[in-house]
Amino acid sequence: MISVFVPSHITGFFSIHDNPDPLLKGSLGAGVLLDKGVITEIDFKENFDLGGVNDNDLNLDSLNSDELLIIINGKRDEYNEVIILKTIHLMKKALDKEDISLSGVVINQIIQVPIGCGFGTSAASALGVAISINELFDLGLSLEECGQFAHLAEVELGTGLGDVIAELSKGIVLRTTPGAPGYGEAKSIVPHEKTGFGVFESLNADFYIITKSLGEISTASIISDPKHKKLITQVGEKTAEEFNKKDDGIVIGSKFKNKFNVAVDSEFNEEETIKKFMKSSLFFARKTGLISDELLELVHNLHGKVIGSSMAMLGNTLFAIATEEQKLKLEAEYYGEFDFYKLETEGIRIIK
Ligand SMILES: Nc1ncnc2c1ncn2[C@@H]1O[C@H](COP(=O)(O)OP(=O)(O)O)[C@@H](O)[C@H]1O
Ligand SMILES: CC(C)(COP(=O)(O)O)[C@@H](O)C(=O)O
Repeated sequence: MISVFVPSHITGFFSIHDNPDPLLKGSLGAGVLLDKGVITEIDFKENFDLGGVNDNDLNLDSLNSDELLIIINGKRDEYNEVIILKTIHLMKKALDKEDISLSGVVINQIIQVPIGCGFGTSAASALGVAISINELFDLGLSLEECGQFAHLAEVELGTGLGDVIAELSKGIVLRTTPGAPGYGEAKSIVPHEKTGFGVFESLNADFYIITKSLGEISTASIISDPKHKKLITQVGEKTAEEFNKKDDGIVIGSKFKNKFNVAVDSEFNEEETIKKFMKSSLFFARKTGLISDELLELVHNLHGKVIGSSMAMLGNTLFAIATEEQKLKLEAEYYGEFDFYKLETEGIRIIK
């Protein structure tokens, strides 16, 4: 069996960049990767242990039929399988070329975070499907090419713009050119890009993401609405400009060389960068009017207890980033009220 883990991605701020070519259409902005996301398992039915799947929809007929079987969180899920079917449809040419059919295949997805709440689960689902099919059938596609199918599925359904390219990265991700992987550009700003000499390898990446989801927001309804689109892009571009400014002494991913001729950022400070990212995210959430009063109250309550907090784009979800010490205190104070994740620093994992 092939198993693929794709981290979830919470966007803090973004701007929308249209293009007639869907591979170039996308968003700019910044977000954070979590150590929980979507696990996609794939194999042929005869090799698959469906013992743990206990659902009325999965009757003997569907188990005995030769059709592709998609299971999401232990059951059939016609709504959430749309992104999976879209990705497979887009891969049809690549599959037909090798004379490959998906009949008799099982795709089992475990979605570890809330769906539709701004965690980029649709992108993680699409990416997991493209990568796992590529692995199972040895299609020889690169991760970037798999990402292009996932990006196209997202853009066509209106479920996301920049999550796919971000989910191929690590830590806190800044998107600098819009588009699919291989067309757009994104860089990991925390933990800091490593130099060839591994200078930053030991930098502290013990940061935690704290969330509370109050409900879903339909991403498609916001990003296809002209009024929202205009405001999001105006505010998103202004936010990114401020975020990238260096006059506050906070270095975001730039480099200079030290006396040993090794590229380092002596001024670079992970916690300050996170603080700036969260401040920018809250500015964006407020100025676009996307954040509800309920979420603002939570932001207010967490003030001083975390590095910063804001709204997950696009879901009715609060997200905060905290140090280990802050996280331990919060766990004790708000027992059971929040979900806790670690900042994802490894990225996508494929287990064969
Ligand atoms: N217009 C739609 N039609 C069908 N399914 C949709 C549609 N929009 C979203 N979905 C499904 O809902 C899920 C969540 O999508 P999305 O709103 O992008 O959430 P998230 O914020 O978690 O990325 C996906 O699995 C996707 O397949
Ligand atoms: C914010 C969003 C447009 C949607 O994110 P989600 O609702 O999590 O699918 C994202 O894809 C981005 O471009 O930053």
